[in-house]
Amino acid sequence: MSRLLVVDDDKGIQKQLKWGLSDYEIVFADDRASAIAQLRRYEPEVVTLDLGLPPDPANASEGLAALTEILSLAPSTKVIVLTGNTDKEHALKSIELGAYDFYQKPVDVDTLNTIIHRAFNLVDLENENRRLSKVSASMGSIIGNSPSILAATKRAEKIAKTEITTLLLGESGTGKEVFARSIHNHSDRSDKAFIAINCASIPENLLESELFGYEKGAFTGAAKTTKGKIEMAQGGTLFLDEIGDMPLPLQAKMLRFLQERVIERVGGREEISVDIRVICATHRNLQQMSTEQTFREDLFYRVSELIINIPPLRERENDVLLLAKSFIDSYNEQYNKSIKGFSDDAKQAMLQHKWPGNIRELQNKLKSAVVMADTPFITAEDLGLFVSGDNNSSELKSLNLREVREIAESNAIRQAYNLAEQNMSKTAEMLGVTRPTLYSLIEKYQLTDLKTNS
Ligand SMILES: Nc1ncnc2c1ncn2[C@@H]1O[C@H](COP(=O)(O)OP(=O)(O)OP(=O)(O)O)[C@@H](O)[C@H]1O
Repeated sequence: MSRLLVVDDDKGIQKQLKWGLSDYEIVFADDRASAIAQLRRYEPEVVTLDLGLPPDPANASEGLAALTEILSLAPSTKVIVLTGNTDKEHALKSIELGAYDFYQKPVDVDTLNTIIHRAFNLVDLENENRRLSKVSASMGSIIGNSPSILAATKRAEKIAKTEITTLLLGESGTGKEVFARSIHNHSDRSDKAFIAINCASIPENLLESELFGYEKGAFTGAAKTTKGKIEMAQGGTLFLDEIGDMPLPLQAKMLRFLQERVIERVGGREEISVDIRVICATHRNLQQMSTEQTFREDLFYRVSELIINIPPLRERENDVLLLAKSFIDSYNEQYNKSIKGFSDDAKQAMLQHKWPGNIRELQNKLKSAVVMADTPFITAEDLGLFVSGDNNSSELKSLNLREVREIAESNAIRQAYNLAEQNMSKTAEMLGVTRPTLYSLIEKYQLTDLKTNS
């Protein structure tokens, strides 16, 4: 049974709620100290809190202090604040401090029950979200549940235990290195080194010695024999990021290493055998580059025994919200903040934005929003994003009213569905229709992907 904490010093109201809210297991507290004690003991998910608590029942100071304390101890608690019927100022202050909702006295049990019921629904939804974001952790740190990311993770999972040389294709910031690390962590080499090198970030004349190492005296400044990244990865995995940026002369040496699994340090004559798994990544079109002869065709076939396409963030549906939530948790810890989540307009803006910089862009926007935000909920403005009223204007080319209406309706359904985090009841509620109507609209507009998730 869901547990509700009622914080109110009025015994009459306590009694009224005890009888009126029989769907819940109710615990009571009369003041701030006992509220905190009950919170620690029973961990209720929802709390109703009268702002006028002793020793200062005529003012809201104790109630607001209790609210702050509850939320700092258990930030996901949904607190419904009860205020006097003229006390709008404190009601709004409570929301600013992170209360879930407010309710103005006198108490009408049915109305209050509806608010409490909604709060518990939200708790369920959040728990479900947390559960889902954990489910997808089959490849460890890869957060996401969208079909496109699941397809990529599934491929990664299948090849993790093999020695197949894998090519990860995806835009910058999509998580190619995260995938490479996950593959390594799920392989039989996981207790050995994972060495990453970005071929684009090292000057051309240094890349060879970085990769292959060098013998003492091989060139001016080579004071002692030094191992390269390939040797450092011995027994483990070498991740060659931005392989498309590798200079052509070095590609020949790379091919030999991949085919024969031997290397020679720069300035050395000794052949060194290496046992390494290789994972490569690029945002470039290697096939086209090999047609244009800027990338060796034989090397392309060698590195792409298996290709995994890492989808851009804009094609991962709701994953942007899951990722955002998980980054908020870590930035809260890192910057000692207690941001609780996002306003609806922030969620909508994140779902609409095209994220050209992918997850790295999301991280940057969230980091500055967490640092700068003064309220518990990050808004679209904090993120430097804005919500466009018509994000599908390109589709609205038709002047046929029926078509325009149909497009607008399907867009609204999809948007509500994403905002409601794929919960059908909440989607229907947002759209102001019943669940059966929602289902028939989904059928009518053939929004089949929504149905398969429900
Ligand atoms: N699915 C994911 N779940 C959690 N964090 C992720 C995920 N994908 C990427 N990240 C994070 O996003 C950031 C960018 O990821 P990463 O460096 O792997 O991208 P990349 O595609 O290799 O980028 P580039 O091509 O620019 O090197 C990293 O901080 C990474 O931890």
